Amino acid sequence: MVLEIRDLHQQYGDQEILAIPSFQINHGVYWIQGENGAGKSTLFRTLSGMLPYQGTVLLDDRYNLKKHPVDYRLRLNLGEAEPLYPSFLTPSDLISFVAEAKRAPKGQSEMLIGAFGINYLKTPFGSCSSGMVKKVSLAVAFLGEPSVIILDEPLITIDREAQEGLLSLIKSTHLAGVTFLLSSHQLFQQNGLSVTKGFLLKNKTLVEIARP
Ligand SMILES: Nc1ncnc2c1ncn2[C@@H]1O[C@H](COP(=O)(O)OP(=O)(O)OP(=O)(O)O)[C@@H](O)[C@H]1O
Repeated sequence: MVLEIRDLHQQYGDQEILAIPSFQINHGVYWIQGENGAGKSTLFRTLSGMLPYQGTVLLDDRYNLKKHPVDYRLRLNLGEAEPLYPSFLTPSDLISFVAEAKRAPKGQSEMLIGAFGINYLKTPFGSCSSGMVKKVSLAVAFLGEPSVIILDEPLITIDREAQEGLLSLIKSTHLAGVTFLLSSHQLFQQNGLSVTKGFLLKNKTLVEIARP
């Protein structure tokens, strides 16, 4: 299994948001749907090791998020729905920092900068539009050699050209062996991306959708 969840429980204070008894996926492109507030971002943050949780999360049958936090985080990347970075930081700073942390192969940063048309590398985030910030956050989500890339609402705020670039990058990266978990309120199929399976996050858990 590429990703496995067992008895995952997540809460904010007294409010339980997630209670997932079991979830397993192999290599593929998965679409996670759910109403506003269903818990998609909370699930993604939990799987990325950003929030404490109860239960077991296992990557590639061997990397347990709690027992192997560094190995796990090297192999799972998250692109947040509405990323926020310090206003003084530049795209160049962020890309260099993440490339080093994720042990990105030589030339990968330049390829991603080109793919997303990031021609504002030295413009501080404080002076970037939300779409400009989002494109950088998507580029850094591909850095390194991950097994899984999670993209939370990847299509929002970016223009048509960037959406097309992103979808073709998802397709080629998937063909190279990477599994994707994507959330979107828009239809991916309309954008020419074939989805392996769809899941609905409802009543705190994930249920497979017959026809995503
Ligand atoms: N930091 C937080 N502290 C307390 N409650 C939170 C926090 N973040 C989210 N919540 C609550 O957890 C629930 C799930 O929120 P989450 O952002 O995960 O949903 P979502 O499915 O991503 O929604 P959307 O589609 O609107 O982005 C909501 O009820 C929300 O109010």
